[in-house]
Amino acid sequence: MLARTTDPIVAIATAPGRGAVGIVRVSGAGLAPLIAAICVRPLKAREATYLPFRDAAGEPVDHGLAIHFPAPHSFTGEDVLELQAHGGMVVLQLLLARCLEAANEVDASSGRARLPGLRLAQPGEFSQRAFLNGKVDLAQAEAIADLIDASTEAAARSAGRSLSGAFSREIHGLRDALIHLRMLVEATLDFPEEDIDFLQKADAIGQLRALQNQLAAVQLRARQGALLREGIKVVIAGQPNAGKSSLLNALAGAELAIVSAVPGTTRDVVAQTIQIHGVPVHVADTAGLRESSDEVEQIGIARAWDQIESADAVLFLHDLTRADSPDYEAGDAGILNLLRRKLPAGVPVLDVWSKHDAVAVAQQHDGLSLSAKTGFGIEALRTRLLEIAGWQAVPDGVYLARARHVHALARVADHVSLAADQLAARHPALDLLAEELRLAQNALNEITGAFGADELLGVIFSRFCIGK
Ligand SMILES: Nc1nc2c(c(=O)[nH]1)N(C=O)[C@@H](CNc1ccc(C(=O)N[C@@H](CCC(=O)O)C(=O)O)cc1)CN2
Ligand SMILES: Nc1nc2c(ncn2[C@@H]2O[C@H](COP(=O)(O)OP(=O)(O)OP(=O)(O)O)[C@@H](O)[C@H]2O)c(=O)[nH]1
Ligand SMILES: [Mg+2]
Repeated sequence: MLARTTDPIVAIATAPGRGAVGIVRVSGAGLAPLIAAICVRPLKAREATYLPFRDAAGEPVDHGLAIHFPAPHSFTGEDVLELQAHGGMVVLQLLLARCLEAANEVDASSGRARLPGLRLAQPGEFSQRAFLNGKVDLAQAEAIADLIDASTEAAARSAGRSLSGAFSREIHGLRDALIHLRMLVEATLDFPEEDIDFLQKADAIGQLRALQNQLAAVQLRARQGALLREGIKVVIAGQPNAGKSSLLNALAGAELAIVSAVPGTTRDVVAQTIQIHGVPVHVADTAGLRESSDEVEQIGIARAWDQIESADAVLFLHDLTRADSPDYEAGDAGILNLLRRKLPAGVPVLDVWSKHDAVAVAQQHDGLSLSAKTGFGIEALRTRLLEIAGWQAVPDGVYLARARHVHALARVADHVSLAADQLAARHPALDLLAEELRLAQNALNEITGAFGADELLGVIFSRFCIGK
C-alpha cells in the first residue's frame, strides 16, 4: 500500500530505452540546491533551458532540457524539476542515480545535504500527490493511469474525457441534487410541525425522480466506459478440428495459431486482443476437448477448461461438415453439458457452426453459421459479440470508468431507491429517508475521493506505473 508522505521523490517518468527523449522527474519541497548541483545555469520558472547535466566531477552526464516548476504550479503541486534527457535506458538510470547522489552531497554553503531524504518514487506516487494537493480529483487521477494503459483509441479518447473532468462534473451534478434534497429533509426534520407538507410543496418526489433519471444516464455511460477499459474475455471451445484456431486467425486478421487437419493441433492457449468498434475483446483459442491419452494434450485440455471457467462468453464451435454424424453430435452434446455445469450462471455460450463454405446445403441451426475460410458470418459474429458485451453506443460519448465507479454508482442507486420508497410511503420515516440520502452521497464521494478512506486510496494509486 502507498502511504502518504512528503519526502522528495524521483523517478524516470518515461518508458526508458524506448524513445529519443526521456524524463527524470523530481518532486518535493526546496529543490533549488539540487538544481544548482546538476544544472550549470539557473532555471527560469516553467521555462525550458538547454544545458549539460553535471555529475559529481562536473562532467556532463548528458545535455538536455531542464524545467523547474515552482510549487504550487506543477503537476504534483509541489516543486517539480524535470530533466529531459536522451531516452536511453543507461543514460536515464545514470541521471536518476546522479539526482540521488547530488541530493545527499553536502552543500558547501549550508553545510547540509542538498535535498535530504530524496528517494525513488513508488508507483503512482506523483499522481497521488497531485490528488492530495487538490490538482486532480480521484476519478481524474485514475483517468491518467487509464489513459496510459488504454488499449484502443476509443478507450484513450474516453479516458481523456474523464481526465478533463467530464465524469467528475456529472458526479458533482448528482451530488448537488442530493445535497439539495438532504437539506429539504433535514429542514423538515428540524421543523416537525410543518412535516410532510414542506416536502410536498418542494416536490421532493419529483426531485428524487429527476435525480434517479440523471443517475441512470450516468450509470449507463459509466458501464460503457468500464467496458472500454476492461473489455470482455471470449473463449473459443469445441472438439478437435472444429475450426477454432482458424476462427481466431480470422477474427485477428493474422496467422496467430497453427491450423492443420490433424485433430489435436492446438495445445497451448493462443490469446489475442482484438477490438470491435473500440471495445477490447480478449479472444482465447484453446485445445480441442476430447478424451485423450496423450499427456501433453491432456495438459492442453486442462488449460482449455481453465480458460473457459474465466470467460465472459464462450463460442462453442460445431463443425458443419460433421454435424450429421451421430458420434460427433453426441460428443458436442456431452461437452456442452459439462460446459454449462462448469460455467458461472449468466455466462453466455454461443453456438457457432463452422466451415459454412464446405457444405453444399447448410442446414438451419440455432446460433451463427460462419466460414473462417471465406469470411462469411464473421461480421455477424463481431456484432453478436458486441451485443453480448452489452455495448451500446452512447450519443454524447462515454468517459472511461472503472468497475469501482460502476459499483459505487450502483450503491448510490440502491440508496436513492430506498429513499424514494420512504418518500412514497404514506407515513415516511424522515430519519430513514435522511439516512439513505446520506449514504447515497457517501457512495458518490468515493468516486471523486472527497472522503475516501486512506486504505482505498493506497490501493488505487499503487496500481499505477512508476513515474506516474
Ligand atoms: N514534460 C511533461 N509533459 C507532460 C507531463 C509532465 O509532467 N511533464 N504530464 C504529466 O502528467 C502531462 C501534463 N500534465 C500536467 C499537468 C499540470 C501541469 C502544471 O504545471 N500545472 C500547473 C500550472 C497550470 C497552468 O499553467 O495552467 C498548476 O496546476 O498549477 C503540468 C503538466 C503530460 N505531459
Ligand atoms: N473449408 C473450411 N475448412 C476449414 C474452415 N475452418 C477450418 N477449416 C479446416 O479445418 C481443419 C481444422 O482447423 P483448425 O482451425 O486447426 O481447427 P481447431 O479446432 O483449431 O483444431 P484443434 O486445434 O486440433 O482442436 C483445418 O484443416 C482447416 O483448414 C473453414 O471455414 N472452411
Ligand atoms: Mg486449434
